[in-house]
Amino acid sequence: MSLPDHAYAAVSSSSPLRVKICGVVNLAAANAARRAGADWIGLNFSPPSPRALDPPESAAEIVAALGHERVVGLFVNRPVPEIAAFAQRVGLRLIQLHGDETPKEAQLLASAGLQVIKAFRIGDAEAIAQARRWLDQAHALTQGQVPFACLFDAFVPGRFGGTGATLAASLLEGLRPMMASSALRPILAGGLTPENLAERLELCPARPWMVDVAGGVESAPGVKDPTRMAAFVAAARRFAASRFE
Ligand SMILES: O=C(O)c1ccccc1NCC(=O)[C@H](O)[C@H](O)COP(=O)(O)O
Repeated sequence: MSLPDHAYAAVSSSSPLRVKICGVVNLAAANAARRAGADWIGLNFSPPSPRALDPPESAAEIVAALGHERVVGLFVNRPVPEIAAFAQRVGLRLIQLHGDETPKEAQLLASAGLQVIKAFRIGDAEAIAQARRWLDQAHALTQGQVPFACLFDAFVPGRFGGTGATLAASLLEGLRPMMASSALRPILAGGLTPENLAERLELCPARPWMVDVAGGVESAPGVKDPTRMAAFVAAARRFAASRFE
């Protein structure tokens, strides 16, 4: 089974390049990310990460302050009922699955009223083929409704994300059909910084719908730097203005 035709529509060149700042650890950092111009902020609920929200329930005040349309809750291999109940409790609507979750699990979360972003860690051509299969299955289960967006991150053995590693140019090329799909809402992640963003985007075979950063806008692991966040958003806006508008 292949992706539905509409999934391969060309990315519109008139919409802006959105920015997600991931791994914000408190309300002050969330507000700083918003002031810097981030479209989405990510809250990490994967405790081994230095970016995990502590306590997790503090998500409620961040969602209330920023609005559920701007806040993404990130989970790694948590049971569906746990994610759904937690999201309901703190008001989250956008969920990022950053582990080995199945299309069926994504479908169940969507049935619970959540918008699912699926992250794929891409280390080789087989990982690209697996991502395609995952998307085909999810689309077949949900008539193309799930996932809401998909995120392409680097693969580092033994780690799930926030690694600072970048995707090799050859792998970006292999992602071309998915990166060129507006319906998939492709998000580019992995080792992005204010300094390298334009260069990384130049290597992309098509413009992503959004760019995502965690470590590249920090002064230390888990500590977001307002100046670096603003510089990252400015770099994204500059690139979009010069290339796409
Ligand atoms: O950021 C983390 O520490 C993390 C830990 C476990 C799973 C996912 C994690 N982050 C997910 C993200 O969306 C990051 O923004 C993405 O991996 C890119 O991170 P970075 O290379 O540091 O920009």
